[in-house]
Amino acid sequence: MHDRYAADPLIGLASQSLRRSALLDQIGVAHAIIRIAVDEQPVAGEQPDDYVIRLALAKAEAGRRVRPDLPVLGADTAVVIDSRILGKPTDRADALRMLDTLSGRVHEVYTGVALAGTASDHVLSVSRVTLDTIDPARAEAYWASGEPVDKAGAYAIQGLGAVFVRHLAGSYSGVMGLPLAETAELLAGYGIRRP
Ligand SMILES: Cc1cn([C@H]2C[C@H](O)[C@@H](COP(=O)(O)OP(=O)(O)OP(=O)(O)O)O2)c(=O)[nH]c1=O
Repeated sequence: MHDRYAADPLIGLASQSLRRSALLDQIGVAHAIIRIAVDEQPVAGEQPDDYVIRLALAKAEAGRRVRPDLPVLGADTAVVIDSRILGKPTDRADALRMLDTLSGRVHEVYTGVALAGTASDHVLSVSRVTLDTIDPARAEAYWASGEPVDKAGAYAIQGLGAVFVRHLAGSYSGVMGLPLAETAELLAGYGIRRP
């Protein structure tokens, strides 16, 4: 449970990601954190928009089963390049491969957000990010910082990884894992309004 809001949450957040909780805090949405586990393997041939929305819905619906008294939010973020979906790296070699693939190029970050309540609804955010060239020594040093390990595409725009980001077109919060304008829109559909 989220300590500050445990007494009177407006929604549940089906996520282990403290970033998503902090982003919801940022827009003043009191929430209870719900721990759930969902298999994040893409289905063969699955398109990135279908993938992130399927997982966001699966997380929200799993959370709703735990807290049927609350509308429950779930989200999923994936990096997409050359029509390939990059999730979180499985190990060092995987992270270095991802950084090498993204180096000096434009990629897309897809985040799906779902709300499961009496009915389910979802939104999608797609952003384009241009990264500088990341040579192998920098990629190694970045891996050693520990930051890439739990990030889709093995980098964090909000962290040390910012030094690689040359351009962003889209939603900064969406790249971080929870697009706030789209999330506010989703919540407004449930009568939860923020400025
Ligand atoms: C590209 C990028 C991703 N990320 C993060 C957002 C997501 O938390 C993570 C992708 O993994 P997800 O599977 O979307 O989420 P998660 O496993 O962290 O949390 P949950 O329990 O909700 O499933 O990568 C950043 O924080 N910064 C970035 O710049």
